[in-house]
Amino acid sequence: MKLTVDQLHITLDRHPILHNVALEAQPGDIVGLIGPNGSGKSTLLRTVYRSLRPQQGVVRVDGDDVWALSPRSAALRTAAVLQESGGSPTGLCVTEIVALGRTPHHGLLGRDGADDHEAVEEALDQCGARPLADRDFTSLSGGERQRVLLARALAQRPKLLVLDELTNHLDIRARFELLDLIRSTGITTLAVLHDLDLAARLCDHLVALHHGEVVAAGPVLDVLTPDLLRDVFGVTATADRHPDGVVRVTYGAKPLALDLMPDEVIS
Ligand SMILES: Nc1ncnc2c1ncn2[C@@H]1O[C@H](COP(=O)(O)OP(=O)(O)OP(=O)(O)O)[C@@H](O)[C@H]1O
Repeated sequence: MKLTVDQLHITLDRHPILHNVALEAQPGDIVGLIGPNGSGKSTLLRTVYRSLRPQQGVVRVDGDDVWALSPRSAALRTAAVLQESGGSPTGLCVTEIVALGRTPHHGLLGRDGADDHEAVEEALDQCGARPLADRDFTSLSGGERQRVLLARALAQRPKLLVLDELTNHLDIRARFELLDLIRSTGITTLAVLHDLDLAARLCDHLVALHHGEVVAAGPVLDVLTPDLLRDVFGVTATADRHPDGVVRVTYGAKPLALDLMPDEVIS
């Protein structure tokens, strides 16, 4: 499944948020969206999972404008795991939450079939959520919830996965496990990640947003240059591929002093 975003403009409450944003993910690609707080990453994701209709521009999934699809057709293609909003459903156990991922697959009768059961069981196992299956979702820790919400997204059997800071609550081993799992699914993925080491580890390509514009896009090491890390993130840093094949970012001891930072970082 190919994702294309083209000439996207978003204005919210008369504030321009995204300007002329374009990106592409080829089938099976994992594209990381990076950028400082407020640079527009979540806003861009919202246009992709159909929560925010762009005023200009288009989001295409396998050539179809997602905003021209029915909500059900769009949900059959795209699953999102978002930052916790605090609005967790109450009174549902983990298996029931994961089963919600099957909703777009149900016909008018809305009955669970063998396919639904199999998809839920597989997703619980894939995400290591089996021991939690009977627990009340609201009783789970932050990291456990993240696993379950990823399981719900995988149970949906989507063609495109949209992830907003999936790894926030996860311990370091769980981060690696879930990132490896996402990679192993082969699902085209657009992921917001603040941790640049994790972004480098997971993604084939990165897209850097700054003040609502794409300022760099391409293979990980082409994007994570010392200039970009300074100008966009306000840090002295270098990114290198180590002999084990992993890209790591080495940061200077302190953030750049305010008087050394480019104006656009401070503003
Ligand atoms: N309704 C709104 N009206 C005005 N500005 C808004 C509105 N919603 C969001 N914004 C602004 O849009 C900008 C981009 O927000 P967004 O959540 O997309 O950033 P982000 O890159 O995901 O940030 P973070 O890394 O902090 O999660 C922010 O400056 C935010 O304050």
